[in-house]
Amino acid sequence: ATTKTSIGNFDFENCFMNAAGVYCYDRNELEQLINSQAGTFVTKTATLQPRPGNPEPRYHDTALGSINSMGLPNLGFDYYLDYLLELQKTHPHRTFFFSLVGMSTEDTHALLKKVQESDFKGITELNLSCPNVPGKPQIAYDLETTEKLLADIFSYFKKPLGVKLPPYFDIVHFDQAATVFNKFPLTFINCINSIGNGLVIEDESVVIKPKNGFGGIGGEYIKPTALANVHAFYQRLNPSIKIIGTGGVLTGQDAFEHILCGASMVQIGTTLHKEGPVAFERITNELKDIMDKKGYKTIEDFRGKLKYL
Ligand SMILES: O=C(O)c1[nH]c(=O)[nH]c(=O)c1Cl
Repeated sequence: ATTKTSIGNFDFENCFMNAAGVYCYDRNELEQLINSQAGTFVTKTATLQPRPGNPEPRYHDTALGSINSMGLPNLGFDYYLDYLLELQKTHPHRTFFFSLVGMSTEDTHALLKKVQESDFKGITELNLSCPNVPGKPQIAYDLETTEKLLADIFSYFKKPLGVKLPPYFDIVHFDQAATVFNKFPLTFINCINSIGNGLVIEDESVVIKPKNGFGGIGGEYIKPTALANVHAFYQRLNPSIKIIGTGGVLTGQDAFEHILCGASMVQIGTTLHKEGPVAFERITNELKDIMDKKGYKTIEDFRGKLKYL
């Protein structure tokens, strides 16, 4: 079996990659992803200026997953664009993802105009779902603002673009969100970001410093919500808008379920943070074993074919 996939006009040797924020802060980490079994990588979400992020401790692993309130620490847009342009010379046949978001609407447009005018040939992931910047809402929970933002963006942005979404929890919200996304030539949507503003306690204390311990939840806790978001949008979106499945992937079986729900690419966050890039080899082999046992040659043989009772 092969776990290769395609998104838009891009082909990838493997349908696994990191989730933005994990193992993608600088050239050192991104190089490790390039040299791993991952099919591609996405950068840490970049902002116009570098950001130190929230006070530490701001990330904590638990038995069932993780909680984080990083606060968008990153080396700034130019650092990541420079590296991505260098990779276009050293790895001309590979396509990478550039995650970004502005701290204001004006900044978001400034960033995307810089990408549009640059020689960047990869895919842009606009992060509409960071839950950890105090005072800043998760943009994609405001569908009116999201529609206006996308309408303005697509008036000038002509390169491949997808959006990173927070989890939705109401069927009506799936309907309303899909109605908005279907209006635009999106290359993909990525479901889901961490479940925002959870609380993890050890003994009598929170485990992270920012926001009195409130942070985004990842890992085993979130797979049912992640699968539901992947499948809800798979059922509702134009087939031209691919779906990246993120959330709760620890094994090949978890990845199989994301693809069964409609995902064309699977991102790994918490498990990558805990295990390192070798996780890509393990999970890829586990998925290939499952496919071989079931007689599936490619992921298209079962993608989206979730059975109902
Ligand atoms: O705190 C963060 O940096 C962060 N953490 C997340 O769990 N998701 C995001 O999109 C971001 Cl931007």
